[in-house]
Amino acid sequence: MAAVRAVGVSKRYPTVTALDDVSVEIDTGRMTAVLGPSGSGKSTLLHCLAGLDTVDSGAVYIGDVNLCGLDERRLTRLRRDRIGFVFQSFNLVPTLTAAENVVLPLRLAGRSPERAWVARVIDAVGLADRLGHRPAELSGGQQQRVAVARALVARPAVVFADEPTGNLDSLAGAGVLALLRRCVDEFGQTVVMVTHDPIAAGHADRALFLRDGRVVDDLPSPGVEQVLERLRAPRAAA
Ligand SMILES: Nc1ncnc2c1ncn2[C@@H]1O[C@H](COP(=O)(O)OP(=O)(O)OP(=O)(O)O)[C@@H](O)[C@H]1O
Repeated sequence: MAAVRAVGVSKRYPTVTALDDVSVEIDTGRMTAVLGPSGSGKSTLLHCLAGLDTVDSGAVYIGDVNLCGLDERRLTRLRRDRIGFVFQSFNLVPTLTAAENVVLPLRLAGRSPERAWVARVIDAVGLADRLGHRPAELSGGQQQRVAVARALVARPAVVFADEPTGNLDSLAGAGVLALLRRCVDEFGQTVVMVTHDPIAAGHADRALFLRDGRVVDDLPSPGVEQVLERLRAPRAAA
């Protein structure tokens, strides 16, 4: 079954249609990149798929659960239990240590951390020696790796990442991309990542291209050159 499904999703703002009848299935256990020009609807799609934003028409399913059928309380619980989010700006709590940030979603949910899993996640992000540091004492790349660990800790059905390398230099960005790739390959994690960066998209198993709120292209195993070509000539690709 697809991890996430959008069926005929539209989202309109007063002066613009951000999503125009988008239907897409996100494969389980794979990394999907979402690309497209500025304003094409990438973040809106991610937010609608993650239940962070409502749709005007159509439906979004996480597994077999239709998000549109949930009241606010159930939606909050589903986001908490089934969805991980990685933001461009890390969004760590500045007063908490790295370790406390990682387990925060579990604490908020009143769940006690599964020690073995937390240790595995921390090992995967390579921050075992930085666990007592607060975000200000970590580099951007390290902060983002903490954010990835935080997204993974509740074993979500999907991790959504919105420009996860957007605030990082290329070396730190490469580290975060390699980490997301490892999450897919080692943990079978489903990852959906919005990016402007063809190199980032090159780490994905699939690249979806948006333009004017519509999916205009869908590339399996995207190579960096192929992605660049599509971004340079998106109209031809449509
Ligand atoms: N809250 C909002 N109110 C009004 N219009 C909005 C709102 N959020 C997004 N939009 C509009 O919807 C369209 C899609 O925006 P979105 O942020 O999804 O694009 P994007 O592809 O992620 O862009 P970028 O790459 O610049 O982040 C844009 O025209 C944007 O101006």
